[in-house]
Amino acid sequence: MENDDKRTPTLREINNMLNERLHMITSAVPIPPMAPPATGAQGPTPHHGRSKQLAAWTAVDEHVLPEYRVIGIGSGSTVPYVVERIVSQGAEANKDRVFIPTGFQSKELIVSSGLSLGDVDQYPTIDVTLDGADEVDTQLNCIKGGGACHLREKVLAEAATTFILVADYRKNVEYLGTNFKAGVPIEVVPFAYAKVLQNLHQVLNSPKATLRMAVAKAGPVVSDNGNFIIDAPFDVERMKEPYKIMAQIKMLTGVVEVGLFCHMARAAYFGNQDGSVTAKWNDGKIQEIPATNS
Ligand SMILES: O=C(CO)[C@H](O)[C@H](O)COP(=O)(O)O
Repeated sequence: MENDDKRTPTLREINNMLNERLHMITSAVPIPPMAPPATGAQGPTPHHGRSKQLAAWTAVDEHVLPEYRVIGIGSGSTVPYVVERIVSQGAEANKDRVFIPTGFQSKELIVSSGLSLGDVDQYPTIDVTLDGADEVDTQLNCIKGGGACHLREKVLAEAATTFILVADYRKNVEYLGTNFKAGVPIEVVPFAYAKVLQNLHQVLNSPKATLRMAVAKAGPVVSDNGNFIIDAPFDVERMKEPYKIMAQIKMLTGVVEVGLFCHMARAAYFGNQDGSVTAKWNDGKIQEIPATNS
């Protein structure tokens, strides 16, 4: 905008000038395309990546059936391998499907993979949900919430006719708390976090319970739902009864959801370091699927 006389420009002229400058900036700087999800398909991956990929591919091949139309996608670093295997089923297989996310990362993964996005309020019943886990015991009870997504993950796990876990060998344990020492993730409303912490310390005897602080941000982690996360460690003896602990925590006022998923999974697939996959079923069956050359 040229102002050839010395009069004060009108608000409309200032607004036009700002719009012109904004257009210049945005049109000059192309928005880079969304990077494809980090998957193991493009080449060598660390052991855990390969183990995660094996678990995910095996689970998809077994449980994402051609007739399934509504599919829940979990969160974390294993589910990108789930999505890559689903995409590899082909456009024809996926064109009539809708994919339900469990948070921001899950949603971006679905969209950037070119799959149709839906929401659990549109599709309250899901054919199959596939998700990662922080640790899984012999009864397929699991700790989830390492990535602070367990509220939406539990909603989709419950909404699914079949809920499947995929993980690398480190998550396959006899009792919860064996390897995953951070504690049970608990989503709480920010207003009540101090009270929940006090009750965990003094009533439920988890003296090391702490508010999860962010790394790349000052202050606490904030979930996709605008809540805080508390991590509450319990001794292994108590973790042998995860349902009991989950119920006790859930009763604390201010708790939104607890990262213990009990009696929910149909099966869990663990990628092993030797390239084999261990499949554990909720009826106690255990399958050892040998490594292939793929
Ligand atoms: O519960 C979760 C996020 O809240 C994740 O599924 C869980 O933390 C496992 O993540 P990863 O696949 O990266 O090991």
